[in-house]
Amino acid sequence: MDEERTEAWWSRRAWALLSAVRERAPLVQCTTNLVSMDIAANVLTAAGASPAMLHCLREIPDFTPRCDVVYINVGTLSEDWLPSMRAAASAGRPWVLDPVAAAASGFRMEACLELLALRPAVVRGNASEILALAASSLSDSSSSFKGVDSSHDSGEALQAAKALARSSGSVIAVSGAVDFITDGQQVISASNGVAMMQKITATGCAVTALIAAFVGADPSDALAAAACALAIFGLAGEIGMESAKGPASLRTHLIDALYGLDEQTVTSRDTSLPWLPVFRKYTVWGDLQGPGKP
Ligand SMILES: Nc1ncnc2c1ncn2[C@@H]1O[C@H](COP(=O)(O)OP(=O)(O)OP(=O)(O)O)[C@@H](O)[C@H]1O
Ligand SMILES: Cc1ncsc1CCO
Ligand SMILES: [Mg+2]
Repeated sequence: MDEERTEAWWSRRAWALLSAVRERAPLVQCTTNLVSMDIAANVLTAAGASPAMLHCLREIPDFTPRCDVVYINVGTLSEDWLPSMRAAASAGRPWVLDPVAAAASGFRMEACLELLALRPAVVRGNASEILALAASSLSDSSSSFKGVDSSHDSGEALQAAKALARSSGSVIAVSGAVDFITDGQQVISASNGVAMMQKITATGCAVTALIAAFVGADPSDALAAAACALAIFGLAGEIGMESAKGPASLRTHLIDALYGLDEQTVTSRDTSLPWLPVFRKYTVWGDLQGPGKP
């Protein structure tokens, strides 16, 4: 690594990537679930990206090659949509996968594994989703399932995430109270956000859309794009929570906070909260002995 990646480096990188999204307004094709379409489109627009929700197979050959990045989310998978997802993931654009409730059914898990083989730049899921995907992908049958919400802490999925990153070649991001992002070697953690974000449906889907926008603005470093998008989204949640009364108003205030983020807030909020840095970085060489919980 050419330069030491301190917390301050990561904060500046997050600001640079958010600024790049605002300047370049990447066109993000979203083939996402019916629940998340509205929040994902609003989060993308507030961040400065240009979302387009699309799932008709006949439109993919014309539209997808013109996009900067593709976002695929299997939350309301259907037999009709899977061919569109396959085609969009194979269109030669960088793309990002959200494996919502991967273990819901054999059909959904098979679809996730098939999509994973098409090399997404980033896969973002909650701990239960990443554990299930890693277990199926690496032929380990020890998975449990409880719907779209996680029944595990993100730290429990860290080793699975690293193994999955290594076997798939994708960056794997596990969201939760602490978000972990890994390429199988390095592990970045971001500890932003508030617990109330789990009480708004599809915040996970929305942050995966934001990861796609960051990848679209700068496809050269998917690890940084994923880590910075998660940190920025969490920061918007923290600021939004200062004026929210519950999940419904947090949804509104988070989107407002994302829209209004400035350089000072992104680059120095961590120094005003030294016990809760925006980023913590671990570098793991060679083996799968990762850090414990931070
Ligand atoms: N306990 C928590 N404290 C702080 N932030 C959290 C917490 N839990 C989740 N988050 C944040 O909320 C966002 C959504 O993550 P989560 O893990 O809830 O996704 P998800 O389960 O896939 O959500 P969904 O399926 O509803 O879209 C992420 O930005 C994550 O960092
Ligand atoms: C509730 C729900 N069901 C399918 S997708 C989704 C949104 C959260 O993942
Ligand atoms: Mg989810």
